[in-house]
Amino acid sequence: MQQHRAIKARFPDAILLFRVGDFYETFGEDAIVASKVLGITLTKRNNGAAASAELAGFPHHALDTYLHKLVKAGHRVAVCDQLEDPKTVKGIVKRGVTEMVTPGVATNDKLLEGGSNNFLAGFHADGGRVGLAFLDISTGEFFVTEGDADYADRLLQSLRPAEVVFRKDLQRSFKETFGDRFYTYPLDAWIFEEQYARESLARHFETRGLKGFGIDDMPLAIISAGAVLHYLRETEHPHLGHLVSIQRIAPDGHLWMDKFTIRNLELLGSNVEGGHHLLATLNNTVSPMGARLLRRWTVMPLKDKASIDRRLDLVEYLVRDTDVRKTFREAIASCGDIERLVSKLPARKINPREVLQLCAGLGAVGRVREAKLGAGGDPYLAELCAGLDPSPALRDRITRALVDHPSVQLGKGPVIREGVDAALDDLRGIAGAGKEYLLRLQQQESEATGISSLKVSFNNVFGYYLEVTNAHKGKVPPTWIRKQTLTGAERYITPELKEYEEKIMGAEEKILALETRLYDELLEHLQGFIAPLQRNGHLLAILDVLAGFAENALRYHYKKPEVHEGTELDIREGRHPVMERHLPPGESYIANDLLLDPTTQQVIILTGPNMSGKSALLRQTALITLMAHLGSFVPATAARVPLTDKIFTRVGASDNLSGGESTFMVEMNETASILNNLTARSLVLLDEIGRGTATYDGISIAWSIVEYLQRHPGRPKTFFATHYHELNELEERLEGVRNFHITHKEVGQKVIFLRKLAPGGSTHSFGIHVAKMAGMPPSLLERAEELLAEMEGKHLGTPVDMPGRKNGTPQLQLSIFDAHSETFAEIRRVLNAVDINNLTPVEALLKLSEIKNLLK
Ligand SMILES: Nc1ncnc2c1ncn2[C@@H]1O[C@H](COP(=O)(O)OP(=O)(O)OP(=O)(O)O)[C@@H](O)[C@H]1O
Repeated sequence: MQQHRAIKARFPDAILLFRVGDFYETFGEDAIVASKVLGITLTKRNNGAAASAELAGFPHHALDTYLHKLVKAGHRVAVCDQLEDPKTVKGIVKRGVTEMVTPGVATNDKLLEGGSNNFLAGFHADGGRVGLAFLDISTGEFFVTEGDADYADRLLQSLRPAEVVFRKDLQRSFKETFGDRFYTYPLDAWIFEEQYARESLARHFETRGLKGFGIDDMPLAIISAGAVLHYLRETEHPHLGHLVSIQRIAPDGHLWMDKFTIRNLELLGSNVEGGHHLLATLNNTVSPMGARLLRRWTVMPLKDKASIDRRLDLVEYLVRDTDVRKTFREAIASCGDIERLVSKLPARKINPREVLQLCAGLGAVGRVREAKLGAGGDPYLAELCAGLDPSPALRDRITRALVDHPSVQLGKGPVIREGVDAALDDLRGIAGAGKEYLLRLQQQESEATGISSLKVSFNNVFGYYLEVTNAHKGKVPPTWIRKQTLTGAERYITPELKEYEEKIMGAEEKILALETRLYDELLEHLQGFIAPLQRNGHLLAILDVLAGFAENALRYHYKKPEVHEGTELDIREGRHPVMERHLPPGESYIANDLLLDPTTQQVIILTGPNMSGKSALLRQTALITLMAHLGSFVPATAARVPLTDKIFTRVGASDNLSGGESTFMVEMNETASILNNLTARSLVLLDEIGRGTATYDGISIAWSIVEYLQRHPGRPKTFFATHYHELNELEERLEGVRNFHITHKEVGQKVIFLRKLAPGGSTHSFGIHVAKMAGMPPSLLERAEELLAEMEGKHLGTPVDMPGRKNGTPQLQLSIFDAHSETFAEIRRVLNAVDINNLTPVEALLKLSEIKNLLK
């Protein structure tokens, strides 16, 4: 208990799993938590004079399962092992923490998801700038970047680190800026010294400085990366040979989407629901490496034409060349998770079967590299294939060393192949012969004594023994020594049996020692191949994603988009990639053409009944643009997509927003961030902005937003879906603003959605119709119809007094500006009649009083 106390004192905020013999035990507070989380029994232990302590434990072989549960439940866990062999030590064995497991530094397969990275993030902020580092210890990927808080927020939201570490005093501001959905751990201030970070990174990568990684000018990113490395050491992760490089994420290197857009477009889905989202729709990868890469690509689309075209051309090639595509997919599927397997090498936590899996991976790499490319080939594909390294020598070394089907654990079956080591083969001969001898001995003794049921067996207490059932007890010769009495049988040993036992056991012990040594040598040899193996994994991941894109293109009739340097977005027969796959049976998705360009059609005002498909059309426009920037074909018959630097979407008054602000405030904040960040290459999608407040307010805001966008020097392409038909007025007033609506047909009382986009605005909303579909009480619906008719009647033909309106055309809809129109008309009449040049101050006061009276 003293030893436990001393170790626990070093890891006060972790649950300490304390190895005692075959068990991991927890004591005191830890035991209370562990028993709750793990559902194991809580007992009390009274060690003589020592005070009683709570105790809960589980067998050591169940560590993986229980560790997983504790970490998933949000606990930090310190695994404390016996560092000496209890057999060779007198007194208390030395113990120490061999691994600290937290959500961000998990390496255990049970804690990881194949399809997503498990990032540990380092965060640092100074003077309005923020540095971030993302490290996945289970794959060896290490990224750093620097930017402002908005940028950091977006990255945190899209890469979703499992844990974030930062300087203690930044805890509050981190929570305030980024919310409290992250698992965080504060560290001491001294760890965030730039010099310390530079030194520890340079020492780790064995370089003189950080220039080679292109991150030398990013002090905050360096500090964050240094903190991440420090945290790994602090949590007992000394084996980091697989972190061979650090990559810079260029802040302006990707198509920018704010976090609202990532959420609104349902790119990744939420962790909880799963559900339908773009990533799931695009993911046709056959390996976890590919799935992880696609996830990163999805939140970081390219914005440089050459790189996009490279991917698109390769996808096109793979669409054409079915043989190569099939070969790739089969080979990559057989690889397993190369990146995660390689990451187990430095700590030598890789088991013999996994080493064979790596070897099979090399075979697959060879098949991909050797695939016969069709006519013309593809330059990018040739480049990727040239980078693959099938390392035939390494493959050969592994196949020569390991048996075809090794056991997972050494000592539980053969691992090293026959012929590798003569001494090992001899020992196996002895052990094998010994076992055969025992069988013969059983037969001989059985014949000599006439005990037909005689059996030679083994247990851990007294080794090999002869077992005789009670019926034959009398026939046992006096030379046999009785060792144990059971209810139905007796167990004996003989000198001869013990002699052979020694030979067998001795041989088996030596076999284990030899196999362990040979296996270690193999692992040592493998350490030299970490970088090329990782590179293979990464290149196969790229091919996996692109071959998946090609497969999607064929299966779902996607077409190659033309990504161009101009500004015109022209989509022919576009579809919503996610929705079209989840329609009710019998329904098919209605495709639509769409054109946006800065001169003739910069802003589209889209109206249409509820449920007609406005949001779907808006989102599909964004998704098609985004997919093109990923290098994927798109759900359309043709698409000319301009290089886009930012996609903004904002959905009015959406729910599930938290943070204490009113939803309208959130909506306005988000819209403001859009309006302040626009360029000529931005695509703006606004869905019912302004609906979160009183109608007049809402329309006024929506109206002025459109004006602002139209006057913006960049003339950003904008698609604005709204129920405010008043906005249709803008078409007449502002150049480049066009009205469209989504068509429907009324048949009797019913509305049939045709879902085709057509020029011109629409006049009413069908809200009541939707309410009816939703099952509102009939009396309520009747009353709503009545009110609607009344209101429409009242305003029918009322001239609308819009600012700057050219003529007072009659308007069918209730308008904001006509509320007090009669009074205002009168006031205007009075004012127009005044001749200011000939007005005395007293007359002016009287006029003012007259006007005031009009308002009463
Ligand atoms: N082009 C289409 N083809 C087939 N079904 C469609 C299409 N567009 C939309 N839908 C279906 O109609 C439903 C409603 O679409 P959407 O949410 O886009 O309507 P909306 O006009 O934005 O409605 P509201 O104004 O009430 O928000 C979708 O969930 C989808 O099932």
